[in-house]
Amino acid sequence: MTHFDVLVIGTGSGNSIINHRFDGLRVAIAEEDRFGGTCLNAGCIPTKMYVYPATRAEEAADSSAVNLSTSYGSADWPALRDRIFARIDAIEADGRAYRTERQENVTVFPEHVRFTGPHSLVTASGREITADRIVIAAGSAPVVPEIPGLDPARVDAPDSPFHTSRTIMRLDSQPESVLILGSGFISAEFGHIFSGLGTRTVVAIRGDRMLPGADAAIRDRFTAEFSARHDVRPGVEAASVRVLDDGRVEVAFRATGRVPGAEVPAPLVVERVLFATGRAPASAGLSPQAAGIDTRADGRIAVDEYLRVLADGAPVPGVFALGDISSPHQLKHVANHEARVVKANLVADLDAGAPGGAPASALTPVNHKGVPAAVFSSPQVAHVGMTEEEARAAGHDVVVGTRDYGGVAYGWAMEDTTGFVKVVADRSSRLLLGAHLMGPEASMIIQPLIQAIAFDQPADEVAKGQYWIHPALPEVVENALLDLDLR
Ligand SMILES: Cc1cc2nc3c(=O)[nH]c(=O)nc-3n(C[C@H](O)[C@H](O)[C@H](O)COP(=O)(O)OP(=O)(O)OC[C@H]3O[C@@H](n4cnc5c(N)ncnc54)[C@H](O)[C@@H]3O)c2cc1C
Ligand SMILES: NC(=O)c1ccc[n+]([C@@H]2O[C@H](COP(=O)([O-])OP(=O)(O)OC[C@H]3O[C@@H](n4cnc5c(N)ncnc54)[C@H](O)[C@@H]3O)[C@@H](O)[C@H]2O)c1
Repeated sequence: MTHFDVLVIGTGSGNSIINHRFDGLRVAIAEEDRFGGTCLNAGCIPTKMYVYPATRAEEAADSSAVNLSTSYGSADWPALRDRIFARIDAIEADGRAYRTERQENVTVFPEHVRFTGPHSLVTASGREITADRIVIAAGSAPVVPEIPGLDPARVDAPDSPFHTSRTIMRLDSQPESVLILGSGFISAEFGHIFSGLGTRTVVAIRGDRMLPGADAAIRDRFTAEFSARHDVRPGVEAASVRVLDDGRVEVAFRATGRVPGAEVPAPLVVERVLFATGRAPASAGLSPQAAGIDTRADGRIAVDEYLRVLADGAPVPGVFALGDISSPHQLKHVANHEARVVKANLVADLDAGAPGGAPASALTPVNHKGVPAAVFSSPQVAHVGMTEEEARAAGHDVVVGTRDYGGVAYGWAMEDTTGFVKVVADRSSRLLLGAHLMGPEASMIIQPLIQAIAFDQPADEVAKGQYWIHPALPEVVENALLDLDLR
């Protein structure tokens, strides 16, 4: 039995907590996979490093709208992959070496851990650990549906044609064909990556529209535009899969019944299948029940507003959680914010003496107001705050402003015909409730709207109280705000 002052489970955002403040303490870090977690190794960063060349390839393939004759040849996939992962793997290795070799007070357990009690755990190799204070930052993992013919053990296995986002980016060669199952973030981004780089890509979705949870205008217009650029099959799911002698996969489809008259494609033979069918908190492997820890219906570890882990509704002294394992938002910027909150509260708890000794008045609450997100697809999407439907359901006096990219000068330069900005506000308070953008650089030009929601800036003041550079693309945001009928 080895005792520590602090144990952190997971090296994604959890790894950022341990700094010089913890120098005099015995710290343990458990990580069963790559150091740095999902975002660095298999999430945000490598995907965006693939999205960028895919977007350039897509533009090169057809620039006729702006009277250029260009074409796209091919990608040097091994070079592209190696450029991306040379950078990422070096950061991973350095992060691991720093904690393992260069910090005397830190012990790294490079293996799976699970709870045996509220402050005790066991590692996969059988080592028993106790800790006064514990941070659960174990993230989430892909969910793979049960499909006749699919052996779950083959998903992400070496030489398997079945992938999640964990392995698809490290393929030795660019696949000739990919079937993507799912209609969410990962499907939209990988659909763009593979299609843009020249892989024959089919996206099968159970409903009639992409991006569940997005504002209806985004769902409608994104689905239309994405379907124009990608091969999307609505209203179907995989009925069975069969690996052929040449290693490719034959996939049979069936109608889900969600889309009247959906056309069921003939069995499709593809080189790779990508499951983009959601991610679930990695709580089951932690055996939270052994510690009496509460979990929510979707598997999240239950926390209070100070991110203290709950057991029977009350905080477990000195135990905190952050990020995908406990958060309502599976987003890196949220996990990072929550890590800052946990760090502050952990330090307050250490200052208080006994675990759980810090009163609520000494703790920092989490802030989930105006959480933004972007889908780095083609086209790009960004949103913050409520959808129009959510704002109406919440009883607001809803007013909506819109502007197409094609309605401002920079949109003319781009010859953009599909991009738009939609802002949702409350007429009486004049406050912005939500914003929904689709089009080039949506993830960048949304920032003043994120700021307006964060700081309760009235929508008309945001529009009229500052200069907007002319004729830059953010004028589309200014004009959507000016379109609001606030009286
Ligand atoms: C393909 C993809 C693209 C994404 N793109 C974006 C994006 O562009 N922007 C964005 O904001 N978000 C994006 N995300 C989401 C983002 O990656 C996550 O929200 C974020 O990484 C969560 O951080 P975390 O610290 O909670 O968990 P993680 O980074 O997943 O870290 C958890 C760590 O805990 C380890 N672990 C789990 N259980 C145990 C155990 N029992 N014992 C020991 N170790 C354990 C895991 O190995 C893992 O390393 C993307 C996700 C994916 C999959
Ligand atoms: N740019 C970003 O910020 C970014 C990028 C990628 C992922 N992420 C995060 O990762 C999370 C997970 O991404 P995701 O795309 O896997 O999940 P998602 O929740 O966005 O979408 C899951 C999709 O899978 C479908 N699905 C579920 N079960 C299915 C089944 N049995 N058969 C067919 N389809 C099925 C759902 O209908 C949905 O369309 C996202 O919610 C997001 O928070 C963020």
